[in-house]
Order: sequence, then C-alpha cells, then structure tokens
Amino acid sequence: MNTEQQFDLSEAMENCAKEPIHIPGAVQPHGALLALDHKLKNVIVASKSSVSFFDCELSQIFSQPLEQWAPEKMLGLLKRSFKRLTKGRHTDYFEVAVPGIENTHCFCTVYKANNLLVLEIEPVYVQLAGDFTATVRRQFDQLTQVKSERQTLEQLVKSAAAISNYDRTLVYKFDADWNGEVVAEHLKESSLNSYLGQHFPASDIPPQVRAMYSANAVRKIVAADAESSQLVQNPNVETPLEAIDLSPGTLRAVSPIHANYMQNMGVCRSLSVAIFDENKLWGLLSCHGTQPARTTPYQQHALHSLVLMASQRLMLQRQYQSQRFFDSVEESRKALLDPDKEIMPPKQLLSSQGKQWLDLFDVNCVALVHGNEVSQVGDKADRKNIMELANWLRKNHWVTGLYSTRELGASSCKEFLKGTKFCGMLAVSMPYERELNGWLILLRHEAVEVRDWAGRPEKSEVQEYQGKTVLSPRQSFDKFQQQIEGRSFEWTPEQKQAARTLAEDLAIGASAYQIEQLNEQLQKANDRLEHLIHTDALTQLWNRYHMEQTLDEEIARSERHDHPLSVIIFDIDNFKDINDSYGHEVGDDVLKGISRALAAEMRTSDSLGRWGGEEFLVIAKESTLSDSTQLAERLRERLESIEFDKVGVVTASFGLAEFSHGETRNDLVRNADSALYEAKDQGRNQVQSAD
Ligand SMILES: Nc1nc2c(ncn2[C@@H]2O[C@H](COP(=O)(O)OP(=O)(O)OP(=O)(O)O)[C@@H](O)[C@H]2O)c(=O)[nH]1
Repeated sequence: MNTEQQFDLSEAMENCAKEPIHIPGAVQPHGALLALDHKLKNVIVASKSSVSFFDCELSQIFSQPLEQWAPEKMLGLLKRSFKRLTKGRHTDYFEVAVPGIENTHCFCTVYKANNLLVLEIEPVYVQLAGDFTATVRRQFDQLTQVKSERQTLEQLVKSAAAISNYDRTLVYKFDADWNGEVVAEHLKESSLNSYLGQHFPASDIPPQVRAMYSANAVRKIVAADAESSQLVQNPNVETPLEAIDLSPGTLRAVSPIHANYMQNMGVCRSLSVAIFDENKLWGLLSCHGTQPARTTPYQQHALHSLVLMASQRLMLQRQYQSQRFFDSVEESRKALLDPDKEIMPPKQLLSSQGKQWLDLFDVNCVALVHGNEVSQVGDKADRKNIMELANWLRKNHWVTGLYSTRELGASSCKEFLKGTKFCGMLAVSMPYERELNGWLILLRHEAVEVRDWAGRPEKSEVQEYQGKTVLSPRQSFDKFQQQIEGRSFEWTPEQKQAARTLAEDLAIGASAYQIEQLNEQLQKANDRLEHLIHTDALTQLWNRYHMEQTLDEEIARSERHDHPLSVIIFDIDNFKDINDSYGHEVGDDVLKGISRALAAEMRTSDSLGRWGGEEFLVIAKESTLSDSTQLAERLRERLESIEFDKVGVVTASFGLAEFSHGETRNDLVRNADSALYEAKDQGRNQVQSAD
C-alpha cells in the first residue's frame, strides 16, 4: 500500500467512525415514526411511511391535532407510556391497531428524544405459533442446564434459532483490539456459508456502532435492500429542528454502507443483540436471514431476554472459573506460609511452590529475584539476563510494581531475553524497599496463533460516499489464514492479581527468614559475648569473675543445705624459671597444656578456673576436706606425669580449705591460699590443707 492509499484508508476509517448513524433522518420503511410535543397534541416530525399507517395525508398529520386522526386507544396508551417515561423509564411499549394496517395490530416503542416524544410503530403481521411461549420457556430451561462457557454459547445459538426464523445464528466475540471471532454458530441449512472460527476485522463494526449497542442492545434490520422512509419536519414549525436521535428505538434506517456489506455477505435481514460482561461489550448474538421474512417484535424481545440470561450465565461461569483459580492460589499461599513448617529462604520458598505455579499460571519459567539472588523453576533463563531485567524493572516500573507483555520482542525490555523462547512476561515487584530489588517474574513461550479471517483484514478498500472517503464494504468473505507469531497467550486480570498476592507472600516469607537469620546471628553474638565474659582467653578455663560468682552461689547453697564445700588453689612451681629459660610463649603453652590435662580430670560438677597468673582454683562441690585432698593429690600426680616439650616435668603446689558456716568467699580463699604457701614453704609439689 503506498502512502496515498494509506492516507485514504485512515481518512476512510475516520469518516466511517464519524458517520452519524444515530441520526440518519430516516427509518426502515416497514414501520412509521411520529415525534410529538409533550402535550401529545401535535406531530412535529413524521416519517413519510406514516401516511399508510394512519390512512391520511402528511398535511393532515401535521395540521390536525392527534385526536382527530389517530385511534383513541392509541392516544390513551401513549399518555400512559408518557407518564412512565416521565417517571424514569427509558423506553416503553404497547400494542394497538391502526387504521391503515389491516388484519394485524402494531407493536409500538415509545421513547424521548430531542425534547419530543417519539413513537415507533411496527406491524406484527406474522401470527406467532401457538406454542411460542412454550418454545421460549423450553429454550430458557435448556440454557440453565449448561455448564461451561462453550456449552452456553452453543446453546444460545441453538435456542436463538429455535425462537426466531433466522437462517444463521452466531456468537461473535470481541478481542482486545475489537476484532471479532465467531465462537458459536447454528445453521438452519448445511448449504449456508459457515463462519465458525473465523475472525472479522474491527473495522467491520466501527466504534460508533459498538457505542450504539450500549444505548440499545438490540439492532434489527428488516430488509437491507429496502429504501428508507425519510423523516419530515412539520412545516408549521418554523425553527429547524435538530435531527432526532433514534438510538433507543428499533426503526433506525440502515446506513447504505452497512446495507451493502450485508448484501455482499448474502444476508438480507439481520438481528444483533449485544452481549455484555458487566458493562463492557463482550460480543454479539448475530442472526442472519438469507431470505426475506418477518421477525415479530415478540421474537426480538425473547431473543434479547435469552441473551441477557446467557450473559448472566457466562458471567457466573467466569466467576466460578476465576474462583477455582483463586482457590488453587489460596492453597499455594497456605503452603508457602505454613506456620507449622520451618521458615525457608526465598530460594527454597520458590522451589517448594514454583512447580505448581508453572501449571497454575500456564507459564514455562518462574523466576524470583531477591536482591542479588536469582532462583528459577522450569525452563531457566540466563541468570545475568534476569538480573539485568530486574534492574530495568526497578528503574521503570517500581512505582506500579507490575509490568506485563505478551510480545517481549516488541517491548522496551526486549534486549534482556533476546534469543530465548520467551515471548510473554508478567513481572510483579515484591513489596520491599527499593534498595532490595525483589521481583516475581513469570515467563511464557511463544503461542503461535492461526487466525482464519473472513476476508483479508488488511484489504480494506475505500470509496466515495456523500462526498467523503469511506471504507468500502468488503466484497469478499473468503477464508484467509493468518499466522500470528512472536506472542504468548494474553495475561488475564486474575493472573495479574494472583501474581501480586503471591509476590507479597514471598516478600513476607523472605522477610521472616531474614529476621530469623538476624536473630540467629544475634543469639550467636550473645553466646560469644557470654563466653568471653566468663572464660579465660589463654587457657579457655573459667575466669576469675566466673569463679567468684560460682563460689558465691556454692557458699549460699552450702549455707542453705548444709552441704560440704571445699576449694583447692594451686600454683605452678618455679614458673618464672620456665618463662626466663624458654620464653613467655613456651610458658603460655605450659599453662594451656596444664589446663587441658587437669580439666579432663575434673568431675563435671566441679569447676576449674584460672585465678590469676599461674594460679588456679578448683571449687569442689559437696566435698569434704578429705574428698578434696584426694582430688588435689590426683591432680598433682597427673601434672607430675606430664612431660612438656622442652620444659619437661612441671609441678604445682596445692592448698585446700573447707567451708565453715559464716565464712565469706574471701575467708575461704584466704585459708586455701595460706595452705598453698605452706605447701610452697614445705618444698613445693605437694598438697597442704588449712587447719
Ligand atoms: N608465660 C606466662 N607467664 C605468666 C603468666 N602469668 C604469670 N606469669 C608468670 O609467672 C611467673 C610467676 O612467678 P613467681 O610469682 O615468682 O612464682 P614462681 O616462679 O612460680 O615460683 P613459686 O610460685 O614460688 O614456685 C612470673 O614470671 C609471671 O610473669 C602467663 O599468663 N603466661
């Protein structure tokens, strides 16, 4: 397509979108329209077709008050409808006989527009089958039986065919770009063209047509080839009136472009009913007639009710489906933060649940970025690329905390996963501070989509219409296949919401783990501090501070329970000589060696500590003087038995004292100290007791 053609096409699309289809200034000729003043006296606008409905000339319609040429019954019903509309009704309906139409009554639709009361009159003609109500009832019942979305749509087209006299009934579903896909179809005869599975470009139903369905969910075209009946303004009303907005009614004239489109499709009459999901246009029930016939307003209203019911059921089924999805998400959440399980690091959290998420979200890889850590489940991507992607996400999408694309190759982060199979990404941030970058990233492979188009989508042509360039209705509805590559499946709102929830849970889990880690570190630091406070750094025996505390406790216990308690103080003999001869380091080694050897000799209930320098203290709990003498002797002998490297045998002198009531710690230690001096005095390497 060259630039000029491109320009023509965009101009045509713009013009089509602007076509004022709600004010065509004409009605379909099978009906008549009257627009009345609010006193219901004078006709301000009338369709030319009104003449045949009331058996009088337009001049009479315009010049004489309504009551002079309209049936009295119609006037009464009009007044009642007017009251209802004043009370807030959007449209009202009644049935009445009119003089110009014989052998049938007319179905009237009443609404307000342009400050006028608009009356649309349609002859019913067709005699409804006697069992019409029963048929409608049966179809409604069948619609309540179906379980899935597919079944509902299939039943809808079947029921629509049973209630009406159309040859082809189909459901047309819009995609995100307003292209339509025929998702269900019923053909009265197999010889008819089938459109099932085919796609129609968005330009087939331009924006203002879609908007019209919000104003009026039903659109009936009785005969595409019939010439419209023009609306005429009462010549006695001098000020020119604005064109009447015919959106709420059923008689709105057919745009010639659309009539042409229908003819190209082989359709001479149609009825479309909008299907809404909440307030969003979801699709259309579209009924086509290939032969002229009349569809009564009753059938039309029954079809509308049928669609309303099907829409409710579709919404309900979608709700059930999303409920089932969220139930599975909930189960996964419970497992993720199970209070009975131990707290797991982020990596383990992902490996515990990630496999389920692959299925649940229909993805090929789940990646978790937690600071500088990357964990992945499924078809793993390069760690470095994921890290770079997370940094890009932090820079560009931290504020919203969510980024999704079904076409990575066309996204602004395409470079990070280039050359991989991934085409779709849903990333949600973990609610941490920005510094600790956290993202849950779901990745999908490509899902090549094969679309059958009813005619080539890009082959839109233009034509001149009323001095403007407009889209030319397509001549061809031949099947054309298009392959859409480089895309994954679309991310649903439910998946986005669930991913956010799971990312929050992961953040909670990861924080709990961090807190636990910190607590453990704190506990270790505390233990270490406690150890340092009570331990002698060189010998790793209890230090003097600890020994004093223990001795105080034991003295108190001894006082209370009258248990015996003894202490032993021993001091290495001639230790200065060792230091002097071999150096301080060798002296230190001797002190360490002695400590290790003698600590091994102690009962667990006894405490051995370094009292200072080369002096040691033993607290012998529940020991009399004779018990502790034996212990001291054993220690002395053990020491004497050790051959230290370089230094050889080292001895010590021992002083003992037993606690007596009323004594203090100082008294007890002093007594033992005296005995130690005695031992030194007596020639060292011996045990002496205080008297
Ligand atoms: N290597 C080393 N030496 C220490 C330490 N604490 C005290 N000393 C030394 O121990 C020696 C004690 O000497 P003195 O009090 O004269 O006693 P002694 O030589 O053992 O003689 P007696 O106790 O009378 O048998 C001193 O030289 C101190 O410097 C220590 O932690 N490491």
